[in-house]
Amino acid sequence: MHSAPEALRAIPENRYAEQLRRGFRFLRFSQPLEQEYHQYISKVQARYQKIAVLLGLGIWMIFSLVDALRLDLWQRFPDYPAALWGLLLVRGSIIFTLCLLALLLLNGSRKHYGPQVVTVTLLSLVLGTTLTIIFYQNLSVPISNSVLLLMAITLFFPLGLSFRGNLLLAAASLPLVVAPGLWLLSETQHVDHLRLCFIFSLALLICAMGAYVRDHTQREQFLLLQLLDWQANHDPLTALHNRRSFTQHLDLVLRQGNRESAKVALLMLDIDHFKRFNDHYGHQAGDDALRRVGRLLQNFARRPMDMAVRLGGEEFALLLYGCDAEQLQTLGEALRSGLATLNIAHAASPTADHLTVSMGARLAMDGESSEELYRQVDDLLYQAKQAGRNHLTLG
Ligand SMILES: Nc1nc2c(ncn2[C@@H]2O[C@H](COP(=O)(O)OP(=O)(O)OP(=O)(O)O)[C@@H](O)[C@H]2O)c(=O)[nH]1
Repeated sequence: MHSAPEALRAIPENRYAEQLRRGFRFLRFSQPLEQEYHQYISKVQARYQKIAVLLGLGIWMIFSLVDALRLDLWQRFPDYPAALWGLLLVRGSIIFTLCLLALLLLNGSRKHYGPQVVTVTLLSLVLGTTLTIIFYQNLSVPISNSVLLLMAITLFFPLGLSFRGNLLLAAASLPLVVAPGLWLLSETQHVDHLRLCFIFSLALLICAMGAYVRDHTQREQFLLLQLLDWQANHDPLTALHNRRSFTQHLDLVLRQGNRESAKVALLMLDIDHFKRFNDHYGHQAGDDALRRVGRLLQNFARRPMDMAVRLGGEEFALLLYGCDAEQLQTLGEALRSGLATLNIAHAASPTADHLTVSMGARLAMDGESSEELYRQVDDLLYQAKQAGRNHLTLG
């Protein structure tokens, strides 16, 4: 059984494998992989954002109700001390803010404000929780400070922010905890408050370490998933798409071509006398030749809907979108001369002194099925072989 690095070495030029090999201890991939990861992770985590904001609102409302019962609000109305008015103002403003944020998030038709809403929600909750603790202390009603530690954990929840975003959020939350206490509490209470701030900072540090490990694991999982997907759809020797990927793509391209009245061309090619090449130069040289032919083919599949494929063995295909008959013929010739330029010696070939290919190619008819097109082009390829090899037969 292979070790992980050994298994990675066996995978050809691939940005996911490359990133896994290089590592990412600063939690950053090279571009455009970093952007791809952000799209993936925000899609995964976006669904939790609405739940999180609604949950925050719900919990805050429950605590507000507990206040009303604990502090006997109905009986004492309206003779409230200043600290109680302050507490009510905080409870009310946070409920109002969270309702606005929830509406912004639930209104899915506009721009996606998820990360911004999560940031403002969490900062409001940190400030609200700190002020609540302070007002309770000024009212001389006991309250557990540990709710602030719960906030430290919540700041690092996976809610669509990057690890750096979480760190910035934690840094921004610190002054929101320290400043109100120094401003609103008496000097005798400052020491206790600073002790609470210190424990809050430690909790943030521990949570940040946990979040780093989580983000690292999540990134690794992303790379492995993409790698798995890549391997399921590509040929490991040439890094071209494989037959499975081709079959799916051919159907899609034909449907798209019909819808947009665009021509679709399929070209299939088979290396001539490849068995003799292997027998003469060895299997390793055969593999190298297949790779070089693969790279050449890939150069001809430039547009997003085009595809270069290794169908299996020494058989390849090119699928081209928006390509007319004249372009197809030019492309076949360009492929043949490209191969001649590569000049891969084939001393055992009765056809030429270098490696050559036989090709069959044709444009898809309107409404033609992928199976029919494939069968027709395969026949053309057979005809090219019969015509003496190193030949292009157009249908
Ligand atoms: N090196 C190498 N050889 C391969 C690979 N896959 C298939 N082959 C070889 O490709 C050769 C194909 O042989 P044939 O199907 O007889 O075709 P051919 O010798 O090219 O003859 P024509 O197509 O009729 O010109 C076989 O010898 C296979 O072993 C591969 O991944 N690497």
